[in-house]
Amino acid sequence: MIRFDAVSKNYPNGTTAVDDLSLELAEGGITVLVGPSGCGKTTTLRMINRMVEPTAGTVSLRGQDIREIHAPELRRGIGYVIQHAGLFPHRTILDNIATVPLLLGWSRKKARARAAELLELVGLPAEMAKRYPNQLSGGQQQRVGVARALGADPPVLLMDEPFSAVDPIVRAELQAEFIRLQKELHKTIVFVTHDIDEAIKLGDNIAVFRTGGKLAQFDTPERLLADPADEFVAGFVGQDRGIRRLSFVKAADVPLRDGPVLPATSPVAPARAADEPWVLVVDDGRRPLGWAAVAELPESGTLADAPLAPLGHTFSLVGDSARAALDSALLSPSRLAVGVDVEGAVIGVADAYELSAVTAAADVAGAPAGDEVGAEGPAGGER
Ligand SMILES: Nc1ncnc2c1ncn2[C@@H]1O[C@H](COP(=O)(O)OP(=O)(O)OP(=O)(O)O)[C@@H](O)[C@H]1O
Repeated sequence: MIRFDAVSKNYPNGTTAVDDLSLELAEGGITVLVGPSGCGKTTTLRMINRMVEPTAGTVSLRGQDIREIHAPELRRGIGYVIQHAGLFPHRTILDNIATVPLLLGWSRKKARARAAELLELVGLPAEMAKRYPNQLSGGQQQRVGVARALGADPPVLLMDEPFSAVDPIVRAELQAEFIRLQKELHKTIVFVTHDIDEAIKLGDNIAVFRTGGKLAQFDTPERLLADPADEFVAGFVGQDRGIRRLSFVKAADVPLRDGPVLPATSPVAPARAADEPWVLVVDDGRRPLGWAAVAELPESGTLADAPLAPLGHTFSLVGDSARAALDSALLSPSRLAVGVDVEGAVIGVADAYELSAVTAAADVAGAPAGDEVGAEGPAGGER
């Protein structure tokens, strides 16, 4: 939908900000531009709304060369969000959000009604409408910035490091909110960040730039982690990409084995006979109660008499990722992850080594193992 064909931007001082970029950005998806400082991300973004004009090549929107579209008209269909929100300090929050609708000639009443709707959409309480920007926290201001960019319901949204100026906790909240919003709105979003974690969390596709304005790789997050194009990209995505890849594998694809799982009503003898250091004790509904260390089992009686070590946490076969499963294994006293169904009943167990087999399986298949899992759930938060 947005297309760059052999686009370059050279400045008169000799800087090449963007070098021969060809890229197609999917409609209705989030494309993240990521890379080190000065690699041309912002320049690329601004060439989409003609704040910067290319020196060579063509940028087109839905098949039309954007040079043929009058800049103000082009920008009406393109929301723009920047770091620090860039709100008007002397206008109320409601009037800030109503800015674009008013510019478009909407009546004040209609523009304000729309602004009130948007305030709610980005998760801010209605009473904030009358405040001024300096009476809001950085994270709240950033939400207002997003609401303002959505004012005229533009199909395209450009976002330049929108969450960089807030602390990590607020940032994670804004990211989760942004994923929720996009599920509702399906905008075509181009998002600039220098943070690869943010890129992997938010992007449907990621363009990694290297210094000199060159595109190093354009791929899905899964492919970027599984198969970085070169050493620069591998270094940029980080040493722990193997673990991060598990976020894209569904827990349902994890190979589990049955045992050692026994009900609390079981005598201790079968637990000893299992030839395992730990036995998972479950209730009548196969819900896990805790781990019994076989070396510490009583001489006789049932497993209900055995001291139990806490479970750590289980992972769900529905909705969790293999990364949640790995976490469950690493935090378990037995080093075994416990997979449960929607009722919380145990389906099976696996150790970290067995879990790692799922990425090997994905490599053999030559493709990622599925859609990103649990973007809003526990797995998504771990990336
Ligand atoms: N008006 C200008 N004149 C000369 N050089 C410029 C101009 N604007 C940007 N540049 C240079 O172009 C290169 C790319 O800049 P750009 O802002 O696109 O990088 P970026 O990847 O967004 O960086 P950052 O992450 O630091 O914001 C940089 O080397 C920058 O110094």
